Amino acid sequence: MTAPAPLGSGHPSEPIVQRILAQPGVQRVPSPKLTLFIKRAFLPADLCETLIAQIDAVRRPSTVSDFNGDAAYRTSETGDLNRDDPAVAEVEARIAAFTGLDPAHGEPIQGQRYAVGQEFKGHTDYFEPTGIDYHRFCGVAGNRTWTVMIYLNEPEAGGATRFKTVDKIVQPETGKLLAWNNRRPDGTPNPATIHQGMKVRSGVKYVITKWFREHPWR
Ligand SMILES: O=C(O)CCC(=O)C(=O)O
Ligand SMILES: [Fe+2]
Repeated sequence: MTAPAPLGSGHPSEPIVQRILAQPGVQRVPSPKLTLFIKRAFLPADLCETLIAQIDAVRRPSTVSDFNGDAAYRTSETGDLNRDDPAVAEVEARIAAFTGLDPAHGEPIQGQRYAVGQEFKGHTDYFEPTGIDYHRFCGVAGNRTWTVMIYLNEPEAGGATRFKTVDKIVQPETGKLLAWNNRRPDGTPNPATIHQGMKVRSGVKYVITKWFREHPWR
């Protein structure tokens, strides 16, 4: 079977939504405000372990854009994954096949590691068009469109991802995927996508995130 043609940046979103829904075991979080999907066991545990080792090899303190004065806003560590690595290429291919989103519109996959007490407070993944950092981060590729996030392990306690506008809390589980559309039907950023990585209470948490853009990435 040949893979269907990629569906670009994901706007309009209906072809992406239909593609995701056509796959087995996908749950759609019911909400008129937010398009959010969950798929358990999207990645096998051995691939997750390989990615964790790669994140550990390069991790550094995470950063934020449009700094709001709260130095404890995002206390995790971040590690960029090398897209030439075979395990990373495998994940890229699986995400492209699952979503139909064009890999050319994707940022490199980022890993995040949260130790006990670390978190990422409420935020949106798109950049505020009125923010001071907008041109720096979005001048070439445009704003973020879809987010695909995958948990690589399960902390012993805490570390859930909370979408407060739709009252949804997702528990980390090895290999579980979340995918959501950061835009509204008219193409403007959707504030209902606000979410937070809650504090890890025991153990450690690893996730990877893949963000797609309006235009090709470099
Ligand atoms: O760690 C989480 O649960 C959320 C991570 C996140 O929202 C992000 O990296 O943008
Ligand atoms: Fe986020």
